[in-house]
Amino acid sequence: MFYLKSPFFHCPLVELQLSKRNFDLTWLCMAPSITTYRVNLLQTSTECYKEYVKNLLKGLLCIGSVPTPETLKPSVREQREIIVDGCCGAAVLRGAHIYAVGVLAMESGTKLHDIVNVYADLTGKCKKGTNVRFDSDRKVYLGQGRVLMQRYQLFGASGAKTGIAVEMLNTVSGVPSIGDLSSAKALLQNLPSIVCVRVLNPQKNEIILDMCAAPGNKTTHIAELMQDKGLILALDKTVNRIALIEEKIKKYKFNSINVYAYDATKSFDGKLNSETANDIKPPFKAETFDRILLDAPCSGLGNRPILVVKTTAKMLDSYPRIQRKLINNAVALLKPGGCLVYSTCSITTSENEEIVAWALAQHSDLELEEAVPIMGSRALPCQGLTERQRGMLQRFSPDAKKFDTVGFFIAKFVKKPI
Ligand SMILES: C[S@@+](CC[C@H](N)C(=O)[O-])C[C@H]1O[C@@H](n2cnc3c(N)ncnc32)[C@H](O)[C@@H]1O
Repeated sequence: MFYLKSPFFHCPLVELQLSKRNFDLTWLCMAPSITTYRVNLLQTSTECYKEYVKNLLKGLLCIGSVPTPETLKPSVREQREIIVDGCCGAAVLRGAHIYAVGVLAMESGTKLHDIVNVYADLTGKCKKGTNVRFDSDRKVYLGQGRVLMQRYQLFGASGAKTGIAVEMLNTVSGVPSIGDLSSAKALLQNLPSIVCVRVLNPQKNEIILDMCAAPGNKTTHIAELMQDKGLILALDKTVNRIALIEEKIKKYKFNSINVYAYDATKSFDGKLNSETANDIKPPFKAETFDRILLDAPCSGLGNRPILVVKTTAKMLDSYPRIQRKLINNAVALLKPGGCLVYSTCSITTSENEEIVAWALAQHSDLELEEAVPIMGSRALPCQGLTERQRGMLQRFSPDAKKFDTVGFFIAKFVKKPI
C-alpha cells in the first residue's frame, strides 16, 4: 500500500473542506488498482486486442516477479536519486515511465543505465537541473528505475525535451510499469470515462455536441459508437488543446467530427434553429442537438493518485459557477427529447450532486434518466435530490465497491418533449 496518508495540500482550507465532508484522503493518494484500455471496435475486436496485450506483457512480466509494495523500499545499493514533480510522480504510480520533462533533479555522476531511486518532490521547491541530493521531508519514494538519459541531455542548452529519461522497473503502488500502450487500436482511458460515453449512448446519423472536448478522448469514442456517421461538434476553450483533438481525429481517421476553439459558455446564440446540418457552427441556434456531452472543467479532485493539491478555496468555488453556465447553454441547445450527460472527474458534492439538484430546480424541462450502464455507486445525499434520484446518478469514489478506479461523477438528463 502506498503510504501517504493525505495529498500535500498547498491550501489547508481545501483540505479542511474535503475532510469535513469525510472524503477519504488516503484513497485519493493511492493509485487505482485497475488500468483500462478502450478498444477501437472499428479497427479491431476486444478479443484480438486482449490477445495482443497478453503476448506483449508475457515478455515484460516474465523478467522478474513484481515486488510487493510493502517490501519495496529505497535501495541502499542504488544510491543515486532522481527527483520528479508531483504530477509526474502520480503518473509513475499508475505505471508510466519518466519522460524528460518530468525530471527535476539528477545527481552529478549518474551514468547511463544506472539503477536509481526515484522520488517525487511535493513542495515544488526542487529546482529543475538540481545536481546534488535534494533533501526534504516532503519527498516521497516512488520506486526504482533505469537511467536512459544523462544530465547533459536533460538539462543542457540543446537538451532533449522529449523521450523517456528513466525507465521505471517497479513502483510502490504495485502497478506494473508498462508505460502507455495506446495506438489507433486502443486508447489508455479510465473506466468511468468509457462508461460516460456509453451513458450518452450516441446513435448513427445524430447531431452531437461535445462542449469541452480536449484532448478528444470521449469525442473519438462518440464517433466510434456512431460508426463515424452523423455530425459531432467538438468545442474547447483552450486554443492549444485543440491540436490534441485534431491529432486524435487524424490517428483514428474520423470524418464526422468538426472541431472549434470556442468558449462553450457562449455557445448558444439566443436564436431559434433554422440551419441545415451542413452549416452548424458555434454559436449555435436553440434545439440543435440530439445529444450533448458536458464533461465539465472541474477541480480534478478525483484524478488519483493525487500527491499534491494546488487547488485554492477560491478556485474550488469558481467551478460550480462555470458548470452552471455550461448547463444553461446545453439545455437551450438540446432538442426536446434529447439527452444531456454531465460529468466531472471530481469527488466534491459542490461540483456534482449540488449541480444536478440546481439544474433540476432551474430547468423545469429537465428530468433525470438512469445513467446506465451503472458501474459506480449511488450519489451522495444532497438537498434537492430524492433517494430515487440518487440511485439514477453514478459516482466513482471510495464507496464504489466494484471497481477501484479514479473518482468520477455521471448524470444523465433528458429534455422533456413539449
Ligand atoms: C475534463 S476536460 C475534458 C476532457 C475531454 N472531454 C476528454 O475526455 O478528452 C475539460 C476541458 O474543458 C475545457 N474548458 C474549460 N472551460 C471551457 C469553456 N468555457 N468552454 C469550452 N471548454 C472549456 C478545458 O480546456 C478542458 O480541455
